[in-house]
Amino acid sequence: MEHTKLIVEKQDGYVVAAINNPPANALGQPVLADLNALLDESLNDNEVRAIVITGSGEKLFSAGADITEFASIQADGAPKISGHDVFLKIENYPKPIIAAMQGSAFGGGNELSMSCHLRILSASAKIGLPEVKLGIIPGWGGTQRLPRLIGKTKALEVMLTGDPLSAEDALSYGLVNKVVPADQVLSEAKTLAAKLAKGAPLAIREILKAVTQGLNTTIEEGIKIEQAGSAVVFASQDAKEGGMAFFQKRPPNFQGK
Ligand SMILES: C/C=C/C(=O)SCCNC(=O)CCNC(=O)[C@H](O)C(C)(C)COP(=O)(O)OP(=O)(O)OC[C@H]1O[C@@H](n2cnc3c(N)ncnc32)[C@H](O)[C@@H]1OP(=O)(O)O
Repeated sequence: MEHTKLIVEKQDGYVVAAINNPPANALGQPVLADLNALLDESLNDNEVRAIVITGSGEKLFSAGADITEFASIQADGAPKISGHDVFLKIENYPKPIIAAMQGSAFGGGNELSMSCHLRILSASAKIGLPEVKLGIIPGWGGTQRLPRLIGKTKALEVMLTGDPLSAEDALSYGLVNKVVPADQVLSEAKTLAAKLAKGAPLAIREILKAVTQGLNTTIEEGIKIEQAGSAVVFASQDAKEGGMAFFQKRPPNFQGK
């Protein structure tokens, strides 16, 4: 499919999508629609075992929702597609999605990154939820995902002040997996995506599902989700291949069956 607001690059086992909406990579309706289409077209593409989402340009991963669209939303009501539609799809996606944050992420841009499973952040970037400074609140999941990722105390500080975190603080609070120089973010993300693409697709799918769904329920229910996933993978051809490869001291060749 033709993507007008994403630069999509298919790699060996994964795909890289760069948000291309200058000057701020704002997440306007066309960008959200493009991201949504990319998720749909990659879902059943066996050649895509991981997705990297990054921003074009050097300064901004994304400055958030497109403020120029606010007036029309205030006039005409809910937009056709919201960040929630896309971010919940990302969060529940059966393949790993990595945010390669080559620049700063604010508001919805940060909320997009928090819906991804893994985050790599530029050492010179800032990451925040400044919505309170616009008289609004993080409206695409930030009030729910940030406390789950870094804890209530620091999450409230970030959202009530609207002040951004440095990359160093974001790493120390556990908001991101890794901080590297800006010009290494994409290569780091691609290396990680390539590694995950060689992993066992069913096992990765079931880990993502058990963690994502488990965090939203009781530990007893979460253990049931884990047990169901464990039963699926134990019965898989990949589990047999994994055991054989171990004893034959060779890399496994997982087929996702
Ligand atoms: C549910 C979700 C809600 C939300 O996400 S609400 C939005 C939350 N995001 C923000 O509050 C961030 C708003 N933007 C900024 O604070 C600043 O910008 C930056 C810190 C990101 C960059 O500042 P600087 O380097 O001084 O550049 P600049 O002149 O402010 O912006 C460059 C151009 O980018 C446009 N722009 C920036 N952010 C957005 C945005 N979120 N939506 C639409 N356009 C945006 C500006 O207007 C300007 O444009 P021109 O060069 O034509 O004047």
